[in-house]
Amino acid sequence: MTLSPAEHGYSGPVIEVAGLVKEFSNGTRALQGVDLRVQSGETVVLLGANGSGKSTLQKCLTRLVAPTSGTVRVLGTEVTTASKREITRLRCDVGVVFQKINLVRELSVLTNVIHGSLGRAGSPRNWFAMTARSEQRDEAMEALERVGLAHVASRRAEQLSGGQQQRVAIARTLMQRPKMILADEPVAALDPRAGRQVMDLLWQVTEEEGLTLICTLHQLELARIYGHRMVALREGRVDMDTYMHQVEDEQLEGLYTEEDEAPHAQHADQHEHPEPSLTNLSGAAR
Ligand SMILES: Nc1ncnc2c1ncn2[C@@H]1O[C@H](COP(=O)(O)OP(=O)(O)OP(=O)(O)O)[C@@H](O)[C@H]1O
Repeated sequence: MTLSPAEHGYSGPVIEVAGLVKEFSNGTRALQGVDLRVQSGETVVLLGANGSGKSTLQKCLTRLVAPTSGTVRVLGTEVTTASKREITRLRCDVGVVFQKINLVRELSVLTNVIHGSLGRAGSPRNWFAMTARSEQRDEAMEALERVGLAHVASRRAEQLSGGQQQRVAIARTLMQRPKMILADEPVAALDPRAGRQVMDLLWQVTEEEGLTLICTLHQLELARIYGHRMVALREGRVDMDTYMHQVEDEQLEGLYTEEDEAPHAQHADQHEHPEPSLTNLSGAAR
């Protein structure tokens, strides 16, 4: 099932970033004028060398990092000017999956997954009332079934492998009932097989739920398989923004070379990609 932007409760692109600059207090300009528009249901892989600004860009989308200038609009919320309450609401709609898997190690897998509903409860008091209800547990078990881990629901999180823990983190994100998922190097700490399993799962749940996925990856072979569109950053600027199947291997590898050594880059403002739509998502990975 794929929800249209209108069904999500907003219209237009799910992400609209214009002229985004982030300068940290130590003077580092991590983002130097980023423009980005993402349509509902797109799978965008963010690429670029270490320090090119990928994490900072993702964090600006929910104001975990406050932009210095420019505008950021996500799921209909003007992130740069939103109140704290609006930001809290936005963060409930945006699931995040990080390289560092922050499960509560001593708690059961099931309890960790139930924690995913904390944001939508509105307050800890409501949440405790919700968790007492059996529907909450049933929903968490369903989420665990979707990630293939219902059989370890009662185990402590610390007893699982890294790949299994990342799948539990995805189940926890599903409990949030997100409209979008931001994944920052979700498989960086996993072996190739576990990494593929986690990426398969992320791809599958975003496809089934009609979610938008923005995923940072360093593994180019995975980017090729799972990315429908790629956005590459270089020194805080968008260096390429194109459909993955239109990118040559040489161009991908060039993202990790010095600027003057790189093959001709496709700049977002020179590149005309067709307005992404759900019908043209089927050609590439999804
Ligand atoms: N809190 C901070 N304070 C100062 N500088 C920062 C901060 N966070 C990031 N930076 C700097 O901003 C630049 C972009 O960092 P960012 O983490 O966004 O890059 P990245 O592309 O995600 O890198 P990586 O692939 O290594 O994760 C880097 O020069 C980094 O050192």
